[in-house]
Amino acid sequence: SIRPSNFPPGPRGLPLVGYIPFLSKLDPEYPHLALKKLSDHYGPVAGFYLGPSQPFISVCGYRAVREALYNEDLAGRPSNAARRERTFGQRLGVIHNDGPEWQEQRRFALRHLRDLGFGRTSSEGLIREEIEDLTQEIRAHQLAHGSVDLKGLFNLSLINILWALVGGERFRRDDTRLAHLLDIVDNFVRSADFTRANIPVPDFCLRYFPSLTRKLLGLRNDLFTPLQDFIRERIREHAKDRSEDHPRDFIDVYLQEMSKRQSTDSSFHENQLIGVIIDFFIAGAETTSGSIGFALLYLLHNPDIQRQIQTELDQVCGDSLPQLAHRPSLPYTEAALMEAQRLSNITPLAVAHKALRDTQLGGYSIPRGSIVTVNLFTVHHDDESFWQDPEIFRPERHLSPDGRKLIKTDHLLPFSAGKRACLGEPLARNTYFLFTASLLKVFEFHPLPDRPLPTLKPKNGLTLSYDGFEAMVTPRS
Ligand code: HEM
Repeated sequence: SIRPSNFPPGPRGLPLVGYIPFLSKLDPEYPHLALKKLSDHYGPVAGFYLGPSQPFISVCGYRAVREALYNEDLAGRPSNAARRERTFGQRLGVIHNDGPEWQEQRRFALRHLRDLGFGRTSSEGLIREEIEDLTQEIRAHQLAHGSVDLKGLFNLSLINILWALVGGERFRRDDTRLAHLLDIVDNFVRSADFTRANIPVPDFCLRYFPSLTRKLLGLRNDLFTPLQDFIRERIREHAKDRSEDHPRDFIDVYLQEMSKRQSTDSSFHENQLIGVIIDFFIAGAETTSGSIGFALLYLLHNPDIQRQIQTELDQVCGDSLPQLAHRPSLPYTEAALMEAQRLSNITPLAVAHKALRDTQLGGYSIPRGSIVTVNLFTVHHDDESFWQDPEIFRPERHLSPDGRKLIKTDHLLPFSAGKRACLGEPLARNTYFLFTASLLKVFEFHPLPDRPLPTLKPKNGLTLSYDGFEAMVTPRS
């Protein structure tokens, strides 16, 4: 490959198919650790070529990551045939889109989700109902089995919250339609992993060698269609019984916008809506439920910290369950939740960015079209300067010396930052707080006696997830 002058340092060109073995040689399991190793060798901004023409830039560490996130030239998203396959072969939705269409869809989604109570106290009731259901479920499990398997339990609640905002309907926990929806979203998310999702496969491969390409990319078309069909059916139902003056949910406001803009070049159409909703599910369910699961897992490993949170919750909330209004008075709980996010790194490489035009980063030239990964893990594990003993779970590091004030810092970026920052952050933060704090108020979580503690080692995928684990869950009086 011909490197342009001043291209970031890095290994020489890799054939497309050489990319996976190359990364696995650096770290057999985790792409974010492989790319960190690359940076340990070449510096915070490292670059290489995939095949003859695809530049790939790995960005590590607080300074370089921040510079990348606030450089608007790097706010694009790579697109490839594989990604588009999820949305009818077209580039649709929010996560993997860019340009004016992305801007329009992102803005619309942000504004209307906010109006629908997303991230506000008005969605608190909805979240609370899910928590009440979940605590009953946990009690029942504990009674029936003497322990609780904390896997998949939260996912169902999160899907239900997202669906209530999008489709206006809250399913009962035992509703088979909810189980079905959970199943297809789950399969969908698990069908991809970060390394393979970023192989820039040329379109002709998918056209001429469909089965080989799908196999290489781990693409499972059979997993996309049920989700698309489920959403399309609900949209058609909404279209039949919606009222122009009283939109009930996100689908209704979107349909309203579609009828307002009936020109052929409008970016608002049914397939686009399906793409946007698929994005909410992909981006919102496993990430939030994984955060709750990891927090409980870390507290299982750190019983003293669990107790200290419970003491604070008792003092501040008395007999009631934690509410959003309590948050400012619960610095220790908040700090512990932040610490769990710092250590668990659900999205260690965020979502891949793309250079929209030739630009500069860390003093190097980044060619237009480069795939750029921001390594959030290295921001959270920066052992030299900011976080000391980064592998230790210590909520106090997020607190003022007297323990009364939360220290907010942009060295903690679980939701990323800049133009591409997580669109669901307000909802995610509220849900993460309300679920975890409520569960800790109601229950004590203990490891199973005579068994090794469940592993903290994450499972690789599109996000890092926890392996299900069992705990003894006893009600607190
Ligand atoms: C604890 C839970 C969550 C975490 C840790 C998380 C984290 C992230 C991160 C790191 C990104 C990529 C930012 C970048 O590329 O620089 C992202 C993007 C996104 N997230 Fe979240 N997220 C969470 C929950 C949610 C929820 C509940 C939603 C609900 C709708 C959501 C919707 C999105 C969307 C649509 C994007 C793409 C934004 C864009 O490309 O413009 N996320 N999230």
